[in-house]
Amino acid sequence: MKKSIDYSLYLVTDRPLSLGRSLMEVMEKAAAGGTTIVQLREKECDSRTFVELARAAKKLLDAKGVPLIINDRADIALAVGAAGLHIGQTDMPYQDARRIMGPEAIVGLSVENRDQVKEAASLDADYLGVGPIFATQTKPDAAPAIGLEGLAEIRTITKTPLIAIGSVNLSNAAEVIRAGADGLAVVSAICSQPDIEQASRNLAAAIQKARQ
Ligand SMILES: Cc1ncc(COP(=O)(O)OP(=O)(O)O)c(N)n1
Ligand SMILES: Cc1nc(C(=O)O)sc1CCOP(=O)(O)O
Ligand SMILES: [Mg+2]
Repeated sequence: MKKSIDYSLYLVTDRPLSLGRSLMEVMEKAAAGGTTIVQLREKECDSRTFVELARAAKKLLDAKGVPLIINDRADIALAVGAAGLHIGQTDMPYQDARRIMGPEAIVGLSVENRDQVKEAASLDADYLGVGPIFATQTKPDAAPAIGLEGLAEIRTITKTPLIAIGSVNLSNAAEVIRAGADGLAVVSAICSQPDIEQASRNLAAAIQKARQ
C-alpha cells in the first residue's frame, strides 16, 4: 500500500537561487526546520550531474524520513529510487509517467487552470501542483497567476491534494491554506532566505496555525 505523505511544506530546490549554498546544505537545513517533502528541480545540468545530485539528496533525506521527488525526469527518479516524480503539462504524459514509475510511486501533476483540473479527474495523480498562485520571477515560463480565488474555485472541483506554488511565502501562507491548499510548495521562500532553517520553521508554523 502507498505510504501516506505529508505534503504540507514542499520545498522545490533551485541551486542558482540558493545564495551560493550547496544543495545539501539547503535540504539539510530546510528539513531541520520542518520541510516535509523535497522536489529536486534541475533545469540546467547534464544527466550525469542530475543523477549524482539526486543520489546524494536521497541519502540525506532518507536519513530524515523526508521523501524525495524528482522534477521532470522519470529516468532519474527510477535510477536513484526516489519516492516520486513531478511532471507538468508539457512533460511526459501522465499515464506514461505512471506506467514507468509504478503504482506505489508518488506522481504529481501541474495544473494551471480549471480545465486542466477537470482533465486530471480521470487520472490517479497523487497530488496536483496548482499555480502560479501569484506572479513569480522564479519560473519565467509560468502560466498567468490564478490568485486565491482561482485556487478556491479549483478546491471545489477536486478532492485530490492541492499543492499551491508561485510566490507563496510567509506573508501569504495562511491565506493560501485557507483558500484550500493542502500544502505549500516554495522555492525562494526557503532557498533564497539567509536563514534556511528558520524560514522553514516559520512556514511550517504558519501552516499549522492556519489549519487550526
Ligand atoms: C509542486 C510543483 N508544482 C508545479 C510545478 C511546475 O511543474 P512544471 O509545470 O512541469 O514546470 P517545471 O517545474 O518543470 O519548470 C512543480 N515543479 N512542482
Ligand atoms: C517551479 C514553479 N512552478 C510554478 C507553477 O506555477 O507551476 S511556479 C514555480 C516557481 C515557484 O518559485 P517561487 O516559490 O520562488 O515563486
Ligand atoms: Mg516540468
